[in-house]
Amino acid sequence: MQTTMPDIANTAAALQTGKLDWVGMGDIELPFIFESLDLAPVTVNAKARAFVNLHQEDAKGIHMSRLFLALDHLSTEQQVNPHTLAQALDTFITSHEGLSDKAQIEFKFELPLRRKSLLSGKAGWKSYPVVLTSTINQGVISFELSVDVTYSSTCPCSAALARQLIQNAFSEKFAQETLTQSEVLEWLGTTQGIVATPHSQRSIANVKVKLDQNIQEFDVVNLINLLEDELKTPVQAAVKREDEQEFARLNGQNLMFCEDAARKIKTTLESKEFSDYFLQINHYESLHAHDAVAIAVKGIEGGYKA
Ligand SMILES: Nc1nc2c(ncn2[C@@H]2O[C@H](COP(=O)(O)OP(=O)(O)OP(=O)(O)O)[C@@H](O)[C@H]2O)c(=O)[nH]1
Repeated sequence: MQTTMPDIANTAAALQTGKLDWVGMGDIELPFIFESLDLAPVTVNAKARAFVNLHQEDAKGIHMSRLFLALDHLSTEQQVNPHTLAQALDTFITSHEGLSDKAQIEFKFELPLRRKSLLSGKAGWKSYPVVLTSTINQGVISFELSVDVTYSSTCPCSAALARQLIQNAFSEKFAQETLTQSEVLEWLGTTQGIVATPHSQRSIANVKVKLDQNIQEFDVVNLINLLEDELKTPVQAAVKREDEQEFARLNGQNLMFCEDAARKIKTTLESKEFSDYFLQINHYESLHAHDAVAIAVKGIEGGYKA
């Protein structure tokens, strides 16, 4: 009876030789405890991708189980922060001595955050899609953080056209009359008075930033806050009528095309001195069946491409 098991990855000849940029696994189910500044450690259900390069041209393959078990250790024995991710990447490399000198771990998950209502003092949960990518390349670690922020955008063109209709309706109705303040006040409170409303749409800002390689902590909450504060109209969790009215006011005072949203966020990211960034604004139009999209990058050599 054979007692030793064949070990194809170590002993078989490659069908064809050649270097490969990334080899590994995708869609790994991986719950873990995530640590980030201003956030109590939180369990998230991530989907992970784990890779090493294969730079030894005639090796049959990498050792998938070693990557999988290093991630499992991160999930069950540790909390995820820059330090433990660096350890996991180091394990990827040391367990593939002679085969690989690059490794990458990508986590995709939803981060639940408590969000306050605009005026009523209530709060509720809101989930933010996050992608955290950690890479080691010949001993140098880099981190990249991507978040999606959902907000409402009201079309400035539509708002101007609606105002014109309101003015036209007003001049038709009261052509010859001298009006009292209370008559105008009452008329403004009717559907005939505000005869048109501008369209607005649910919109998503996807922002990706390169983090300093020496960071001690991730800071997802403050990145999200930065973007929401700039956009002014993030979608809300708990909403009472006073919150809804305030949301309507904020929408009316922050009319924006996708270009406006993109320029606001670009200016904010520039002010924070990220070494690189990518942003994509998607306005899921209610006027059209297609979307309005704007993209910008920092524009550094070798950096993100638009
Ligand atoms: N390299 C590689 N492995 C694969 C692939 N698909 C499935 N596997 C399996 O991944 C399993 C784990 O591989 P290894 O990490 O080499 O497992 P092992 O030999 O038990 O572990 P070590 O003793 O640490 O080398 C093997 O059973 C492979 O068959 C693939 O496309 N490439």
